Amino acid sequence: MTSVVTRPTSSNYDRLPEEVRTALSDRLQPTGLATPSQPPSPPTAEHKLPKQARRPAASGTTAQSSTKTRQTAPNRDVVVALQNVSKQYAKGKPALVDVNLQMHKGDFLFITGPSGAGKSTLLKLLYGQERPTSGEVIVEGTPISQLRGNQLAKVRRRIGVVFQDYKLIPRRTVAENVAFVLWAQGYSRKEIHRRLWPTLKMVGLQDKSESFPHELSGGEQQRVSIARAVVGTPPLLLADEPTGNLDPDNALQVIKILKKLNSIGITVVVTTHNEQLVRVSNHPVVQIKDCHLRHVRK
Ligand SMILES: Nc1ncnc2c1ncn2[C@@H]1O[C@H](COP(=O)(O)OP(=O)(O)OP(=O)(O)O)[C@@H](O)[C@H]1O
Repeated sequence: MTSVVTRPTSSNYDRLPEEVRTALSDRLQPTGLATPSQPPSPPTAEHKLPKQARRPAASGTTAQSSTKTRQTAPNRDVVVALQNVSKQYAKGKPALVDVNLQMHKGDFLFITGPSGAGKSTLLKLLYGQERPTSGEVIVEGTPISQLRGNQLAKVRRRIGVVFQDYKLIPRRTVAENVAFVLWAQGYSRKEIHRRLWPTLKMVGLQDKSESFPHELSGGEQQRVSIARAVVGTPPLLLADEPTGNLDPDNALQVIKILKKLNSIGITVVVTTHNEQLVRVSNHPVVQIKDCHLRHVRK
């Protein structure tokens, strides 16, 4: 396929809207533009993991909110864990109290709860945007609560994040929005193209690659943001209210894509207010209420 993308420069990165820069900052290579060695393959519907690497979605996720310390045994299969995590912002009452959560490779988890319950806070703790007041967050075996700078950025590049309000770069095409993160991490042009097209196809946007965000529907914009989150093949995908701005059909389509990604081995965490979506799915559900986490469906 011909190239429809142009490499951004540091000066045009500086001109990006503040919120887009913030959303992408964890993706950017802090120094140099080294091509990552042996990059994993991009996600495609056809992409299959070896059987032993898969895990039934409902079996692995464990969640509890308790006063007992629960150490996670070293386990290669655990993608992310919260251990006795509490979070209190500088102002106000506690957001989360003594939360334990463990997710294995291939799990899919819905997090529900009323507005202000702490759903976004939990996701921010998982990708290191917020630090726990006490307890520990472990991503692929690495405790992250004390990490800073390059070390934290390295962990965060292993996590794809989808936001309710998409956070796309307005003056960049669909292809450029998706490719941007790979450019910033120093991937070669060839590797970017190898990843870009199957990822756009996977979200059904191969025909919109040259469109700009304002030329897309809300559902399409959200699918661009999903493509951007997974084009680097992260083992963990966090989606914060990904269907919050969408009508029921588009919401279902987004959930279908997240399920497809989960079926190829990506661990997926989705926060949602949408009871209907949760009802029609058979994935595990936890609820945050009064700062505590509890299982609604295992
Ligand atoms: N940066 C912050 N500083 C102070 N308090 C905060 C901050 N971010 C969130 N909070 C508070 O923490 C609590 C949990 O907020 P959070 O955004 O995690 O809730 P939520 O469940 O995602 O809500 P919603 O469904 O409305 O998005 C709320 O009481 C909120 O006011």
